[in-house]
Amino acid sequence: MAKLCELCGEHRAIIKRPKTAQAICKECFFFVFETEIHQTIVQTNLFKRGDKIAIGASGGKDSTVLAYVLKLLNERYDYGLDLFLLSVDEGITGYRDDSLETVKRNQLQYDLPLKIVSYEELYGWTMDEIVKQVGLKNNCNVMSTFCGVFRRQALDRGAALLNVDHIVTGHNADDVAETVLMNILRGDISRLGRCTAISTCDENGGVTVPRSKPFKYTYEKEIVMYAYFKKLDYFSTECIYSPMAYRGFARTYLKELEAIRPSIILDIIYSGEAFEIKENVKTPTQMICERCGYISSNKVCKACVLLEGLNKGLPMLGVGDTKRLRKKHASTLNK
Ligand SMILES: Nc1ncnc2c1ncn2[C@@H]1O[C@H](COP(=O)(O)OP(=O)(O)OP(=O)(O)O)[C@@H](O)[C@H]1O
Repeated sequence: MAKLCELCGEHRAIIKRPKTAQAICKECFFFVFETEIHQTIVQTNLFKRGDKIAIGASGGKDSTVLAYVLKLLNERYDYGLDLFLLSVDEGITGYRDDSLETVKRNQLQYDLPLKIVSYEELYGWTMDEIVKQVGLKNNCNVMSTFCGVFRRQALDRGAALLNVDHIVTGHNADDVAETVLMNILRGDISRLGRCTAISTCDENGGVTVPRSKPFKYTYEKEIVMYAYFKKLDYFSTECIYSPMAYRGFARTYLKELEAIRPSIILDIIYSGEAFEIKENVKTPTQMICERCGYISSNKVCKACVLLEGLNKGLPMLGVGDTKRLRKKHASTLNK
C-alpha cells in the first residue's frame, strides 16, 4: 500500500524531504517550504512594510525560486513590499546572455519590473574581455575575484539606480555552510564572525544598501525540488568560468557529510552563529572608496584597483596577495 504523507496523513507521500527525511506529499512540501521561508523573514524582521526590494536575479534555480516565493509570500501575508528583479550582465557569451533571456521570461511570468546593469556600461569591460586579458590559465581564483568583486558592486549600483531599500540574493543554506567551513579551514576569523548573518549592511551610513539571504536556512536540494514540482522556468547551465577550486572542495566535503547526516548543513550554520569572535580579532574598517564612493575596507576599493590594473595592462593587480604587487606598481598606479 502506498505510504501516506507524514504531515497531512491524507495524500500519498511522494517526496522524502532532504532536510528532515520525512515522507510527505507535494502540497505539504510546498506549504512547509514556503512557511519556513516566511518564518525566517518574520523572525529576523527582514523587511519593513513599504520597502522596495531588488531581487538579485541570475536566471538560475535559487534566484528564480526566490523571486517566485517572495512574490507569493508578499501576496499571501500582505508584507506590503515593492519587488523588482535586478540582473547583472557580466558579458559572458553563451552563458549570461542565455540566462538573462530566462530572467526576461520570469519578468513576464511573475509580473515584476526588471533592471539589467552590465559590466560593459559600468566598467567598460565585459567578463569575456577580462578573460582574454588575464588569460584562461589564470582561471579560478582570478576569475572569481573579478566576477565576485565587480558583481557585488554592480548589484549595489543597480540598487542605487532603482532607489531600492534592500537587495536579496538566492544564497542558500548549503552556500552559508560552505562559507563557514571555508573560513574555518583558512583561519579567517573575522569573516567567520560575519558570514552567518542573514543581512549585511553598511553601518557607516555609506552608499550600499542592506543585502540579505532569505534562503539562509533553505536546503539547495529542496530549492531544486520546489523548482521542479512547480515547473519553474530557470537556467541550469554552470558558468563556463567557474571552476571554484576552493569552494568546490568545501562543497564536495559538505555533500558527503550531508549524505551521512542530512542535518549537517543546519548544524554547521548553527555552529557558525554560536562562535564568539574575540574582541582583539582585527576586522576591516569600513570606509568609502575615494575614487568611486562605494564601500571599501581600503582607501581605494578592490573594484577600482582591479579596473585600474585592467586599464593599465596589469590585470593581476588586486588579485590574491596584492600587497607586494600593489607596492611594486605603486608608482604606475599613482600616475
Ligand atoms: N548576474 C547576476 N545578476 C543578479 N544577481 C546575481 C547574479 N549572479 C548571482 N546573483 C545573485 O547571487 C546569488 C548567488 O549567486 P551564485 O553565483 O552563487 O549562483 P547560484 O548559487 O547558482 O544561484 P542561482 O541559482 O540563483 O544562479 C544568486 O542566487 C543571485 O541572487
